[in-house]
Amino acid sequence: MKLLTAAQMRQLDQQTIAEIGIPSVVLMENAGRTTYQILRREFPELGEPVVVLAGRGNNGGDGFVVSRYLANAGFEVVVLLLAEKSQIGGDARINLEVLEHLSVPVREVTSAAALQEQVPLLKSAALLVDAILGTGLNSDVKGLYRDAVVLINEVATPVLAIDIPSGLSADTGQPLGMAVAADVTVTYGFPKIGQILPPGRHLVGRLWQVDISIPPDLAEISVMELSQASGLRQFLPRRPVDSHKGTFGHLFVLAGSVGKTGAAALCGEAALRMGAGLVTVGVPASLNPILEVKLTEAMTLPLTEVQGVQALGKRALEEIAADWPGKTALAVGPGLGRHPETVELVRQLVRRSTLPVVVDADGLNALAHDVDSIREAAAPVILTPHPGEMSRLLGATTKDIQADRLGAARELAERSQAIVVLKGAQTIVASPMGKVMINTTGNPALAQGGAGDVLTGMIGGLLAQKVDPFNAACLAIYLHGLTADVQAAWQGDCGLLASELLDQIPHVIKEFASGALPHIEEHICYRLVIS
Ligand SMILES: NC(=O)C1=CN([C@@H]2O[C@H](COP(=O)(O)OP(=O)(O)OC[C@H]3O[C@@H](n4cnc5c(N)ncnc54)[C@H](O)[C@@H]3O)[C@@H](O)[C@H]2O)[C@H](O)CC1
Ligand SMILES: [K+]
Repeated sequence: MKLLTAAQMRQLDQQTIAEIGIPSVVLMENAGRTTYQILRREFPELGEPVVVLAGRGNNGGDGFVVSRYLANAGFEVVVLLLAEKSQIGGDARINLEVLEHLSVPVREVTSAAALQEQVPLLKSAALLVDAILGTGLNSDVKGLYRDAVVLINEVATPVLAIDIPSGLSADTGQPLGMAVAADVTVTYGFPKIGQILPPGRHLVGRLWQVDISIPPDLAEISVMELSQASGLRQFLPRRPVDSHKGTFGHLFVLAGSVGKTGAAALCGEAALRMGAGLVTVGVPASLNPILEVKLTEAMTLPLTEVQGVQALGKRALEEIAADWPGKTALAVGPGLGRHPETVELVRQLVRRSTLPVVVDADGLNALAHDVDSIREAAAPVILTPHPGEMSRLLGATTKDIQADRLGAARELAERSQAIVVLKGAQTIVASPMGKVMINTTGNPALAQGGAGDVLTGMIGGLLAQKVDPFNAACLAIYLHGLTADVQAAWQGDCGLLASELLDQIPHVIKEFASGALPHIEEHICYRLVIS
């Protein structure tokens, strides 16, 4: 599903009015009516009164429409207008006048003292509707608006936010000064990026996306997407009845060093679980016997190692090149260690590879001081850093990375001209062309050693099957998180072993392919279909 910025939403709004010919007051009516419908669904035992706090823009106008539907349904509604009535214009004015004709009380609250007088009402209300500021927010919330936001957050009354919690930036997910913490948010047309990125994600409460007659095709202007099964399913490789193992490609995995043979095994097996036809795991020669025991289906290739260190050496490059024919993709990094010779090997391999390559873990550390050179790679590259690895790649602190994950992922994608997968809660995939996908699946069960090695193998498995690299990254990440979600549903989110994740992958792919996991599919946005 497309994610929009505030400016893009305004553009769609204007196009719908000017090019499609839907009057703006109709859009406001649709917004208010669908919000009212969600409100009734979310609060089935709704008491009284309902207090609508309205600002002076169109967000307030939507609040007036909601007030009308509530009043018509027999609810006691009080509108607290944080402005003078004379300041209200346009469609909001039309709806304000309608309220007056219906004798719905609209109180002008234009000073801090007047607002304080309303505290008992806010405390005794059954529900607060936040219609103070929407996507028109353009500066820090100050003065009376700020006082109102503070009050809304102080009283224990439930809050439904119109379009976006007031004060939350639709573009960054950060509060501008101060933002409402809502229980439910009803957003129009498409989710906004700031409702998905933390802390915004936690301020919206349950997020509903509703159709207000903005044509979905217009959202093609956005390069940002929220991952959804419905969009990703098409990228699963087909499994023709007359297929053989050659149909599904051959992944070469370069992984493992002393103490880290498990990473190599998990990565290779994950690729097979994703349907790759063949997997060869290249490992330091002295560790080969261990991998031979660990891996049954994947093949191994013993490679020259640094004398006495049990880590891959430079000379392995020629051996890999000799083994190249027939391979369709490359995965580099899990458990490689950081020996200088291994580092050099990784750099050479990534630069020279004619196959798409996914780089993780120590593979990323090997490239940390060489990001600009990734641009010279002959084939598409996918980098899968966690925040710590990302900080080494960008030369920033982990704190800075986490404070602007989207910006960091985009920056690295731009600098390296690689596809970047910034792991963590809500993994972000960014392409050098500026495309972004924010993942919705996954849970704390994945915060454990081995989970990343499985992901690398899953991406590699799809690359080997010739799935387009950006789509391979998005699909693998979605399925990796979904597998953990399915597992956590019965086992909890603690103590899931990466090897158990592996066992679940085929089952989850089957359910995902058939659309049998709808409860997880729509777990961030709930869509209201208008009949
Ligand atoms: N998306 C759509 O197609 C539709 C959206 N609707 C609703 O309209 C708002 C956006 O309305 P807008 O009038 O542009 O802005 P706001 O109501 O968010 O803001 C009002 C007003 O406030 C000023 N302002 C901005 N920042 C501050 C601040 N920090 N302090 C004080 N005042 C501020 C700003 O200049 C604005 O003029 C959208 O969210 C939807 O709720 C339509 O109703 C239906 C179509
Ligand atoms: K709002």
